[in-house]
Amino acid sequence: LSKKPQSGLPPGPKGLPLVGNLLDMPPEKEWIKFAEWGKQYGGILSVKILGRPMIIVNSAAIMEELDKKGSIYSQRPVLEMGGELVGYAQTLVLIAYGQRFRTYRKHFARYIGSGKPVQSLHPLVDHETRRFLKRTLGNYEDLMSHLRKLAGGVILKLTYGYEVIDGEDPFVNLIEKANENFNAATVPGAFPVDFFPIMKKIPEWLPGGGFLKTAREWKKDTDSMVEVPYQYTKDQMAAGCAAPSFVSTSLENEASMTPEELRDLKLTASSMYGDTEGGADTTVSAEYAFFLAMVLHPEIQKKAQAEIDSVVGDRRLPNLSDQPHLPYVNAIVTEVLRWNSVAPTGVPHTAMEDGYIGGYFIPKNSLILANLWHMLHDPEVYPDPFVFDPERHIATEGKPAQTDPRKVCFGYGRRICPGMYLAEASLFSCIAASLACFNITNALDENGAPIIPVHEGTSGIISYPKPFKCVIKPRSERVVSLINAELA
Ligand code: HEM
Repeated sequence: LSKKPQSGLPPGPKGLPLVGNLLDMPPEKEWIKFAEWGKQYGGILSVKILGRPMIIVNSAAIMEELDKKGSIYSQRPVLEMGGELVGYAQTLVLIAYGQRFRTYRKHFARYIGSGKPVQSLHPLVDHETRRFLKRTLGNYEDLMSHLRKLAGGVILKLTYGYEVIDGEDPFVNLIEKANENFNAATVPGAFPVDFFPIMKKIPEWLPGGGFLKTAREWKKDTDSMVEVPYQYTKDQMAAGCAAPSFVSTSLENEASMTPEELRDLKLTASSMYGDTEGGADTTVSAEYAFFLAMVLHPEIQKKAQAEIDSVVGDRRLPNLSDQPHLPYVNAIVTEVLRWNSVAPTGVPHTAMEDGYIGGYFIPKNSLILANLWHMLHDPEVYPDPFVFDPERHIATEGKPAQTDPRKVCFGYGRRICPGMYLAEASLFSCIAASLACFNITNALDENGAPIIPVHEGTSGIISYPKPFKCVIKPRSERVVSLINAELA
């Protein structure tokens, strides 16, 4: 880092004329290839894709430097398909750095930021967790859909005052459809229009123009995701029965708001609930990974249950006010954030002007990708990085805790995840209450032998543990009555 500025780009694999390193880019799980390149070229390296430099950062120290120079490195790339055509350029995750970006971020900070805002949401989060416990008691085999409903339930309640229903929920389905489109629309290289924006102008019926029809259909889903829940809150307000929420409280002074302010409010709300990087998918991935870790490590599960039993007792379930008193459960939360990379390469940033990082020249408009997956699995920082071990986050005599993964897993600079405090609260609430109520064990195969799941992430901007089977049973009759009593 102390290197004298050099005139050249960071080192990297040599590419071909014109296409550059396009053919070197792996079709999936690019973070593994990026880490391999890192071994060869160092913590910051560069490739070129069709003439545009792409800077790959494998080192947490370099990411810190980007963080400090946040005013230069907080722009997002223009994504023609996912951003402009499908409409995500209007939501926070892809909106251009500038005044509207700042407005959205202020709304997030005011409603779900650190300290008082997020604390005031703790009862709501704990309540939704209890609804999750009850659904899981009824049918643990649908764990993934219960987790989706939990995350969606928290976000919809706090953003729009909407209470998810049992069974198919129309609003949760809306987010899922829109997020599916976003994921498909942003697969690197999937849509040539991202490299050749001029293609936007070709007629839809010409060969090669089919993507425009797809974009038009997906845009309808984005619009529904933005409009339908917002209209729901407005209707509730008109009928005088709106539950307090981000939208309803913000609209209290609707009469004095400009059309632009109203538009930005609506789009901020949809960013809380619908951004792929937002509340729904990310939290689900982390919570699903927690259940996987518990199947793999019964000893960790028992230790955490013993802590909860001794601190909380058996007259109530743990809630967010217990968080300061449950250090081992907190260490599990921290280890989940490290072990399971929710966003392995974060979300790309771009350089707004020429500059120097790590001593190398970074030209304006370079794409910057931070390999968060590698930083969270760097054996120099986390010995035996693929082992799930909460103890690494607990300092003991003569052995400090290992680096807090929160410094990495939420990204960096002015784009750092604005939902991190809510994510943390949701994770703790779900993990502590699930440990208090359930024994999470292996499923058995047809011969009665335990199935040992493996932890492997899916590809994509958001990575999930691949589906696995497990058995989730209540620890006692008492917890069943506690769940029912606390929901009554
Ligand atoms: C375990 C849970 C979560 C993880 C690991 C996570 C991680 C991330 C990461 C890595 C980024 C990219 C930051 C960057 O560009 O450098 C991000 C952005 C974002 N996150 Fe999260 N996130 C989580 C939960 C949430 C929640 C609960 C919300 C909302 C309620 C949320 C809303 C957002 C939004 C809107 C952005 C885009 C911010 C911007 O572009 O300015 N996230 N998140």
